[in-house]
Amino acid sequence: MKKVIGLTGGIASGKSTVVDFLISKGYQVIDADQVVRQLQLPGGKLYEAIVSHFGRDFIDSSGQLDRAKLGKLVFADPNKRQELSTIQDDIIRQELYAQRARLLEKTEIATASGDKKFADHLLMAPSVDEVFFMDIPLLLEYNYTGFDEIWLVYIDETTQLERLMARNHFTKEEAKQRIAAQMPLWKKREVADRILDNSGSIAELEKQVEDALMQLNRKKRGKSNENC
Ligand SMILES: CC(C)(COP(=O)(O)OP(=O)(O)OC[C@H]1O[C@@H](n2cnc3c(N)ncnc32)[C@H](O)[C@@H]1O)[C@@H](O)C(=O)NCCC(=O)NCCS
Ligand SMILES: Nc1ncnc2c1ncn2[C@@H]1O[C@H](COP(=O)(O)OP(=O)(O)OP(=O)(O)O)[C@@H](O)[C@H]1O
Repeated sequence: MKKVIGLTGGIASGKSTVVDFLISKGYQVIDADQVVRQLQLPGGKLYEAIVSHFGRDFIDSSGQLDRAKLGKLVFADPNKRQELSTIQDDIIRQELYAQRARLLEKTEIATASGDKKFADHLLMAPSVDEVFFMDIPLLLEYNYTGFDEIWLVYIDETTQLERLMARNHFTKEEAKQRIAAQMPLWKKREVADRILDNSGSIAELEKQVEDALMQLNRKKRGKSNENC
């Protein structure tokens, strides 16, 4: 039975950086942010629901959902954020679990080029058909279940603020609003099975991912919850 690892963290803590590394090694990753973006495209399940609730002001001149405008609205107002959540959450959850079920069913041996090379390099790392990852930023806030392990990409608050402001060109105020919309990382630490500390360099982060993969292969399948 394949293992499913839930990967989470805080905004700009480095989840995508970990995902890029895993993908470069041939591992499969379900990316919740990408799933949301897909469903928010014109014709997507979330698009119509959002436009009918929030209005056509949130469609840009090319007919796409104006995500930046919607983001500004919901991160400045917890009530609006709750409304968006009510509209979107079930649809997102269903799609993530459907994708998870498809990957669990897939039995063929993966042939990704990274597989053999990585397995040779790290003798104990699981092969790419033994494990896959689900990158879900709000995994703990929204009580997602069904993981053998939860890995947390952790970062200290000061570095998180700096990286978020630099990446998104946010003011300090905007960045703080987005961080405050999530469960604090110190709290997430208490429930995660493994902490990947990204306060240092990307090379240091990648080394921790390699170690986590090796540890994973040493463990027997544990507490996967099949009820999701
Ligand atoms: C509000 C939206 C339109 C803003 O889009 P924008 O392009 O500015 O941000 P993006 O989608 O790239 O998200 C960046 C990060 O913000 C954080 N984030 C997104 N939504 C939320 C939220 N409702 N509460 C707290 N943090 C959030 C996550 O860490 C995410 O990785 C969009 O984030 C959205 O629809 N969010 C709600 C859907 C959701 O729950 N996404 C997370 C998947 S579990
Ligand atoms: N160790 C590091 N050193 C310096 N910059 C980093 C490091 N890790 C990530 N970054 C940068 O920090 C920013 C946030 O990283 P990343 O996009 O991986 O975070 P994320 O958790 O996926 O964010 P989000 O929740 O918004 O999707 C990016 O600009 C990335 O290039």
